[in-house]
Amino acid sequence: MSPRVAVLGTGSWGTAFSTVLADAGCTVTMWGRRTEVTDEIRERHTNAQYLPGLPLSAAISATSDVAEAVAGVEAVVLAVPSQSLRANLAGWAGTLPREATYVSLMKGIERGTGRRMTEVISEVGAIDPARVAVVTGPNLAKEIVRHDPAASVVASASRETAERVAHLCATPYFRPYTETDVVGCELGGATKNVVALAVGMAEGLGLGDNSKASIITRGLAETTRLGVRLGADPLTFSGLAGVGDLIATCMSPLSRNHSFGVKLGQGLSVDEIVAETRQVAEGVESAESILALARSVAVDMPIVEQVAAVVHDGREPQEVVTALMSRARKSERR
Ligand SMILES: NC(=O)C1=CN([C@@H]2O[C@H](COP(=O)(O)OP(=O)(O)OC[C@H]3O[C@@H](n4cnc5c(N)ncnc54)[C@H](O)[C@@H]3O)[C@@H](O)[C@H]2O)C=CC1
Ligand SMILES: O=C(CO)COP(=O)(O)O
Repeated sequence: MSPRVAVLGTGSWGTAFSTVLADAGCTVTMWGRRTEVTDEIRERHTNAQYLPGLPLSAAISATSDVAEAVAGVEAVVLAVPSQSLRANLAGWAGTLPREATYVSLMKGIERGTGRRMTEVISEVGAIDPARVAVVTGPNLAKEIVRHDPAASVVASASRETAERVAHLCATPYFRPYTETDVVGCELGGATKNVVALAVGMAEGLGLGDNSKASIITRGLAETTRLGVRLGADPLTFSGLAGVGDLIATCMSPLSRNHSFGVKLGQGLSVDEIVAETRQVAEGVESAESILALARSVAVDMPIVEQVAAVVHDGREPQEVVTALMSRARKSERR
């Protein structure tokens, strides 16, 4: 019998990952808040708002009733915005199956607590961390649904859980590697969104590839610095969850964070861009939470700090360039 999986969240990545699971042989029930979206997925097998033109597999159904979505599943995949996860889980209290495996697809750090998404799942859902995994890496939804080959990482404190989740989502075009460094994988995924905002700003300001490569590389340095302080393995940041996702997100016009940054660099305000795009650019919220987390452990993250100043305090992107270039010179490795 094919494994049954619930995917909670009907946005771009929740829908794209559902197609990966279906192609890997799973029967998928998606949950979404809006009945017009779940009705469309169930009855017409499309999700026109998030992935226009994509026919969805008959193995994917959808409901706006979470109890119906999770009934009898072996895995629950979470693909809601990072900042709403806690409230969503609290609303589902008593409904989520205790014995299932939980998979986070989210790339953000919670505002106010500095928690990673797997921590929020374990804490609010009262789920044993050994049953929780994160899937992360260079996985732009629109390329995954074209079946462009891509690799990913499934990280869990439990090797067995990581293997099981990798088995559930492995297809000829989606190649999951397993990992036990959950901290490093989640920090890599969340922080690259902030770095992509900075790279996008540089592009919007008309700067070239030297500038963008410098931001990506120094962004990786500060991500690694924070990760190591929080117990991550530095080598994780050279992998798919680090360099891999940084390259994809910082260089691709398909990235919402990158595009958001370009518009900031071109002079639009955060409110104007949010009104225009209506999709999650996780780095906007996470800039502040990652900065607070870094400050709490006395780690210097100048790029994240400057991005937070633009998106939360209204600093001009051009001032960011000056601020970063006029910092006291230092050794590259410290
Ligand atoms: N789109 C992509 O290519 C990838 C996205 N991700 C991550 O996946 C996570 C989800 O992103 P996407 O699906 O792309 O976002 P999206 O913006 O495409 O969709 C977000 C979904 O969440 C729903 N939503 C909004 N507010 C909500 C709330 N308060 N409660 C419940 N649902 C709510 C929306 O209606 C929508 O269905 C993010 O953390 C993102 O960083 C990770 C890898 C790839
Ligand atoms: O995480 C992603 C690719 O790996 C998607 O990035 P965006 O959220 O910026 O579109």
